[in-house]
Amino acid sequence: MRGQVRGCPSPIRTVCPWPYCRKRCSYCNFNKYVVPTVDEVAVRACLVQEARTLLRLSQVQSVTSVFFGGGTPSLASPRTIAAVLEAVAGAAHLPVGAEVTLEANPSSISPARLAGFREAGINRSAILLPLQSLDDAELRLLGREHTAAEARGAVEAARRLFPGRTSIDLLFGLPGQSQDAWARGLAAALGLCDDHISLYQLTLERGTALAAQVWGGTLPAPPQDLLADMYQTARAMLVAAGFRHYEVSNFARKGALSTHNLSYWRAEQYIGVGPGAHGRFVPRGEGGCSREARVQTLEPDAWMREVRSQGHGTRRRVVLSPLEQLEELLALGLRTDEGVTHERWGHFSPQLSLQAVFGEPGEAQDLQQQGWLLLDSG
Ligand SMILES: C[S@@+](CC[C@H](N)C(=O)[O-])C[C@H]1O[C@@H](n2cnc3c(N)ncnc32)[C@H](O)[C@@H]1O
Ligand code: SF4
Repeated sequence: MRGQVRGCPSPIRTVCPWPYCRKRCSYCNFNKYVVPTVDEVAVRACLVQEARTLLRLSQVQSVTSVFFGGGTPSLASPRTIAAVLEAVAGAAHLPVGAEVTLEANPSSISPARLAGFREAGINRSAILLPLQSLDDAELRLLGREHTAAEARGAVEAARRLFPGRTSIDLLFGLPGQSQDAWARGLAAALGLCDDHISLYQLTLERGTALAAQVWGGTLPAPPQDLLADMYQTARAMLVAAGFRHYEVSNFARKGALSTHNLSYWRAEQYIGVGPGAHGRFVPRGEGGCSREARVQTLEPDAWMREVRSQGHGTRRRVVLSPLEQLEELLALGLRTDEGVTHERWGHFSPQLSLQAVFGEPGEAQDLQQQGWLLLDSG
């Protein structure tokens, strides 16, 4: 692939994981730690320091969204959330309308804590509630700490405080789950939800208790055809309820799309602050001129030592080649209903157009003839 490839211009997004959980869910292999106590003052100071350092390195003027993800950021105190937001707003412009999202586990939010998070700055934002299911037996299988009734209460409380800005996560394809049970669960969730739903097929992750049970034969593996039917059923039910299927796993109505997540799929720049966070940006503050993939140190204590000694805990940084950047742009953009626009492609590949790459005879044109790929003026 020839042609010069550039990183996207600013603004930038910020993602900030809180790596601690109270308990391990049986299906999850995220970077998370279950520890007796967390020195929150120390973690907070390091998050603030790293956010300042990385924003300085990126040299962007404006931050358009902030996402506090998991582990379980709703276990952090509102003070920590406020401190990170202040650090971001001190280092770059954080507009009043910026999307500021907190992923909140239903077992660690009371209406009072939710109000505290709103006070801290989550007020212009979204609350994301991983319910997974509204069935107590399914929640037990997943090792979730909360019951279905607690999940319902959490959504109702979040909707009162963040009307139109509350999203729920649902999981399908659980071992033993039937098509009927899934459709009933989804109908119940539709009666409860706000205007955004993320729908994830359960991935059996190596090293998790659930995967061991399925692979060991104690629990049934869901058949592929059933999984496909569940997805199609969900898509039909959500579209009938007025949702736009705007990304493979995401549905929104009344325009309540997650602009933060859209920025990943559009291959925009983002910095990752905190243990295990991922980022993609051009480190202009260090004289960089190419987009880099960066990953912060996974283990929280090691990460804190690095932040204290060098201002950030970046463990791995890789300059993305022009081809890698275009591959990411395509793989992510084709997850969305807007696809990859000519304009966006042009940011990364000013000399070689989409038409030049996909309009020629070959595999891509075969896919267009079979109806799998569409190349149009948009
Ligand atoms: C890591 S959780 C963070 C939120 C919070 N810790 C909680 O679980 O309530 C974020 C989302 O990742 C998804 N997730 C985690 N492990 C998954 C898996 N093995 N398969 C599919 N989705 C998964 C879940 O749907 C969850 O809603
Ligand atoms: S699903 Fe959420 S609460 Fe459960 S272990 Fe993973 S990050 Fe922690």
